[in-house]
Amino acid sequence: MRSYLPSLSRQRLAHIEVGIRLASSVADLGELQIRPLNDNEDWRNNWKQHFTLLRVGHNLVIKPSWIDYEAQPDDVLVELDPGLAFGTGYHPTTYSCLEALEEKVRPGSTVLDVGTGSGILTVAAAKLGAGHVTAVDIDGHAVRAAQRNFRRTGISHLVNAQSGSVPGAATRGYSYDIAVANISARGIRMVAPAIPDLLAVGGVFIASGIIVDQHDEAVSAINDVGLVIGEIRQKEDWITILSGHK
Ligand SMILES: C[S@@+](CC[C@H](N)C(=O)[O-])C[C@H]1O[C@@H](n2cnc3c(N)ncnc32)[C@H](O)[C@@H]1O
Repeated sequence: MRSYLPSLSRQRLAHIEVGIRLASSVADLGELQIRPLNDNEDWRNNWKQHFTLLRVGHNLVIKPSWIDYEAQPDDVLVELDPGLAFGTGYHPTTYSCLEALEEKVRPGSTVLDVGTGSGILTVAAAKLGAGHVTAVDIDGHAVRAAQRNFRRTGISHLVNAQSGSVPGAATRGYSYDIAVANISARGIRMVAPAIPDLLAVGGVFIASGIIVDQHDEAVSAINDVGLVIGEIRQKEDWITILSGHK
């Protein structure tokens, strides 16, 4: 994981470093490296060098908006500029959610995307044929980045994008065929109580963003609200849980 911080005093930086080292002692966050950036380094855009065309599942193609690519006949193209929001497709959790969406979305499906980030899952769902997507995120910056991607890909008319989460978001009485939440085990625990009422009979709840160590916490969050787990998938150190009504 890479984070960019504004110029900080040495003392403030030391506090942050202690915090990260403490966090590393309870969860394996890998080696901590801190590096000052040059004033003239374009840190807002440097990451773009590592974001190239990505194929997911059978037909999904994630295309950064600044890359030229001629789509092949079966491609389902997801064009994206995530800006500083999460969601390029490269993270194992996003990748797993994209695979699950490709399997589950049917023409006209209704989809709830909790924690939309860059909007990648919403764009993929719409391009796979969803008839409506409600996309929510607690981070207003992410919602704005996602809305830009909805406009860019011509799907805004299919999407209700909002700052916030469930419960609370204006879900307009929809009964969703698919609810996807790529957040975290704790986030799943927070949103899970709202899911059974929002999920259609026969619908699927795709819960991701769960580190393997938090498997039990996420499983119990889903079981506790009466949903039945159908499948648990693992990609690298991350799991994705598919569940539905009994
Ligand atoms: C890991 S990113 C996922 C982004 C994108 N959906 C993807 O799959 O790549 C998680 C996003 O969820 C948002 N988020 C975290 N907890 C949330 C919650 N309880 N409700 C709504 N959004 C949440 C964060 O602000 C962040 O943008």
